Amino acid sequence: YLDTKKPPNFPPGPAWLPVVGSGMAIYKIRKYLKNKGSFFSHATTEMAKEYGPLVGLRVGKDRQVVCCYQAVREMLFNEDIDGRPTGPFWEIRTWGSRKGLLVTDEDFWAEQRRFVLRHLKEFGYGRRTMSGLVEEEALQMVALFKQRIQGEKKQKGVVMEMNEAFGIFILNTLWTMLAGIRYNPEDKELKTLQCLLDDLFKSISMVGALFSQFPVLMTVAPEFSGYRKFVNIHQQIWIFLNNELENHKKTFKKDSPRDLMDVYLEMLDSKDRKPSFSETQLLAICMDLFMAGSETTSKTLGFGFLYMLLHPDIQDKAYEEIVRVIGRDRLPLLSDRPNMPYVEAIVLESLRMFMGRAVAIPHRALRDTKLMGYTIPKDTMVVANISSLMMDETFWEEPQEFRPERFIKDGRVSMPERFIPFGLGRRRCMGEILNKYSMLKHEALVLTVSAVEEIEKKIIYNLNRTDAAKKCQRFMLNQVLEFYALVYGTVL
Ligand code: HEM
Repeated sequence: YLDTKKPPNFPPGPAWLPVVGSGMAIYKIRKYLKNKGSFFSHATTEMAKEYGPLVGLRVGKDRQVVCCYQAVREMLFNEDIDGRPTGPFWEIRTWGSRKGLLVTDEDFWAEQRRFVLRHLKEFGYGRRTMSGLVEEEALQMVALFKQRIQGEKKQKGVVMEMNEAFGIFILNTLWTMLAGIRYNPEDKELKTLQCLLDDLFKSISMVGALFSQFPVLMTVAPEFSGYRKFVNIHQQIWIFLNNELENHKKTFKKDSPRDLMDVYLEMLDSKDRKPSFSETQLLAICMDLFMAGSETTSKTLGFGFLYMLLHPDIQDKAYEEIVRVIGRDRLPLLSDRPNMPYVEAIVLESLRMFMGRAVAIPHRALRDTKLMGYTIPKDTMVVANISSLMMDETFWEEPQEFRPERFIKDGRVSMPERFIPFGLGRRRCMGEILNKYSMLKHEALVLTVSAVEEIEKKIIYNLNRTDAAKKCQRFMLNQVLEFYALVYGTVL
């Protein structure tokens, strides 16, 4: 009975039933939206049409407020809502206490985030030197592509899975600064780890998992609720990262840090060491950057290539711009960026498509606060539905269509204020700068491969475009579906 009572002046939303809360209402909307895309973000955007930009929900033990449209900005700038949720889902990953950057909050998080960003910059993050790192990785990627193309030349064509083509190279850019490590794209251990991560994202969602909303399932149904898998995968990632840390400790020299891991180890050794610093926290930082950095960027690029496959005219325009600005004799440089608005617009449109299917990492109200006149009690989970902004029909013309031109005004790139794929405010994405550098570069480079090689004008050399496009579309949509696992569907 108490579970069905809404707090006073709580944002409107469907009724809260005993045990399942609003789960049934969400399930019904998702079923109704099935053909239009039934992600959690779509279902709550649909609810916002009925209840207004703030939708109040309960799922299992979680009291949630989903912010849509104009409420997203207000929420992200409200520092009272800068916390991260508490509970098993956010703690099991670091064996019982909240650690890392993604899921910590208040002074602990502020101190750690400041330290990581400051020292990553020392090793090139966000600086000119990072362009060199990205360039190096992109070249390695092109070399691998060429090798595959040449290996298959005798056959009719090459089919490449674009969404997994970038993972290791993107990770390497970050990992060079973090731990001075570059992985070989054929590295078996890393490949296994990426498969595990993929598997993990299939079974959880950013807003939780079955076992976190109904904690009793951890004991009575650990397999069914996904709890066992969650623990196992985190354990394996932890062991992998711990091995890297042990290697580092063996070669670490005080006063001559090679990367962020060394600087952190130096801090652990220092007499000024603050209580928030620990070896577990260092491993948790690595895990967060590893997770946050791998899936997001690869999937965004995957979307870009999927849509270019479906729209050869967009490929043609990109190709024309690349040949005009870069030519056929060299590879792109970051300094080419201002002269390549169309390729940049493709990246932005890919980001819009990706975040148009996603919810961001949930926040938590650190204290009782107000949002758009409603009361948000302390400890409520508050979710920014960025998708509602990315797919807003009242703002974007035909938002479901892939149209890079929407980001170009008078021949220049123009980003509307509501385009916030990396969030806003104090908790905005830490990878934003890296993403902007590497996605543009990787996209331009992949597009340039065809120019340099003069093999074929199109990026994807498939002879049967329609079949490949359909296969690719199905594959990508499945990936995203799985990535943001249908928790509410699973609940019921
Ligand atoms: C296409 C690529 C990416 C997108 C669209 C993206 C988007 C986001 C969003 C929406 C948030 C949540 C903001 C909030 O809670 O209000 C976030 C947080 C975060 N992102 Fe990214 N991200 C991307 C790639 C990356 C990469 C490559 C890194 C690695 C450096 C990264 C590191 C992080 C971290 C550490 C946070 C947590 C920040 C905090 O809680 O203080 N992200 N990202």
